Amino acid sequence: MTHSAVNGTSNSLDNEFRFSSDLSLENIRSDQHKFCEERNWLQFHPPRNVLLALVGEVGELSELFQWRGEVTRGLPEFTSQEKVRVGEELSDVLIYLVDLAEQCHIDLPAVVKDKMKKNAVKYPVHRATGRGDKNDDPSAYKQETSDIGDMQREREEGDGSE
Ligand SMILES: Nc1ccn([C@H]2C[C@H](O)[C@@H](COP(=O)(O)OP(=O)(O)OP(=O)(O)O)O2)c(=O)n1
Repeated sequence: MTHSAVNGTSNSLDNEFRFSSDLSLENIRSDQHKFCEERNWLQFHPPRNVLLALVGEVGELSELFQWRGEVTRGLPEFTSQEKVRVGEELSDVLIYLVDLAEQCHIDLPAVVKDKMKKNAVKYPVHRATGRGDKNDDPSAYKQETSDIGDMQREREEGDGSE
């Protein structure tokens, strides 16, 4: 697909965007754990509290987008200050998400990898291309090995890694 069905922007432009750092989820987990430990705040971070904090930050992120109508990829409609706020709220969401995973003893990087493999099986390229609807057909899960192979091949062709 060369153009987004939603706002008409070119996907090839999206492909130029990269993160500048390879900060790992484990880095975030250990730094956040230390941040709480140093303040004797672990007592305030059982799973339910952290989940509510996460939802609160998702709300703060949503406030930045509300009543604007659809916005363009890269947020050219936002002022630089508003874009800084988006980055800060995204950070709060990620920090609390990682914290929640720790509080639940969920190995987040491992389950994310696994979930992305399942997504590729559920939405195989040959069936899902150009379709934005949810796949509620469980039989799609039965094609596991060939579709995971497809995804890995595509990734290797895309950036030469793995
Ligand atoms: N009990 C707390 C309080 C804060 N934080 C950390 C994680 C978040 O990244 C950030 C959240 O801080 P605030 O609650 O002050 O929220 P904001 O930074 O969004 O400020 P504001 O709500 O004023 O916009 O600080 C935390 O881990 N545990």
